Amino acid sequence: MTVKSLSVFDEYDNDFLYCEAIIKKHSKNFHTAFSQLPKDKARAVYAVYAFCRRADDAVDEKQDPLLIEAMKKRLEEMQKQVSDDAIDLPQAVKEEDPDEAIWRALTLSFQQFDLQFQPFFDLLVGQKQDLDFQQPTSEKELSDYSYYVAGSVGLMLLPILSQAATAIQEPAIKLGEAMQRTNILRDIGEDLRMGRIYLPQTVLAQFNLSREALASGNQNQQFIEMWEHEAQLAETLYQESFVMMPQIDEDCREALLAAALIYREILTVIRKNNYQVFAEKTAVPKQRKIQLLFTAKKMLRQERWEG
Ligand SMILES: CC(C)=CCC/C(C)=C/CC/C(C)=C/COP(=O)(O)OP(=O)(O)O
Repeated sequence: MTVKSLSVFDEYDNDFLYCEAIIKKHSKNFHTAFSQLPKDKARAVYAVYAFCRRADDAVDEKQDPLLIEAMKKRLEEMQKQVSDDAIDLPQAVKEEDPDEAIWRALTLSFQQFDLQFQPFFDLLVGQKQDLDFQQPTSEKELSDYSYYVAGSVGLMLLPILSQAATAIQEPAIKLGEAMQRTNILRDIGEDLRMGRIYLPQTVLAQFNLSREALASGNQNQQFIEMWEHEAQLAETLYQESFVMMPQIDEDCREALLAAALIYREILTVIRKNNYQVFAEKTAVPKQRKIQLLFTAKKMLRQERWEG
């Protein structure tokens, strides 16, 4: 009989399940991909996702700067606790805020995987910037913003996915930026309804698109050209990020590559739907996500990243 050794995380299984339910509800894309990781690595990714989701909710749903401040304070306390090595995880009690589960799962993940605090603080800076929304003037401004809200997530996750995390920070940031740019190109309509345009002013001007033209929700030739220009920038970033693959731990490569392929596929689906980004949110069909898990496996077998 083989006895399966218990991990430190097993004792807090319910907390990680709470985080998993959050990623499952909000991002089928990332859950499909990261659930392929070895169990504890997947659990740590879920904890990081749940933290990011709450920061995002504080801005998008609640529009409350105090919530971001409270998260910052909580992180500072955790930083002290983790560096003192004096972890005293509060036990579950009936009346507690269910989100306490996120903080417990995150604290354990910090310890177990040597996560870095800076990118977590950076994400809060990015979310705060979003509360005081300004359309980026240039591509540079959009890239900078993308670092804070998504490149930072790449840096958060790297220590879970790689023993060589410090050597591959640049491509990890690029993958985050590629995903953020994809997200922006998918959500143009939804963002407009909230009065937001994330596409840089210089890019709209370059393609002769006024804010009003965009708001009219018409996918005319200028719009398609602008969208393609931006999509190709994102696709180049995906491609450039793949150089990190050999330095991702072997047992994480498939999940990470699948995450990139699935998220990049959003762009392909939008093209197939005639650039319909105004009326509804484009989703990659479940069956296609499963196919992409196989594509990732195949690419890795052939050590081919250009797919
Ligand atoms: C090295 C590495 C791991 C890099 C990648 C980092 C990463 C996962 C960045 C997140 C980027 C992003 C736009 C998320 C949207 O999440 P969402 O919750 O809106 O997802 P959805 O679009 O699927 O709903």
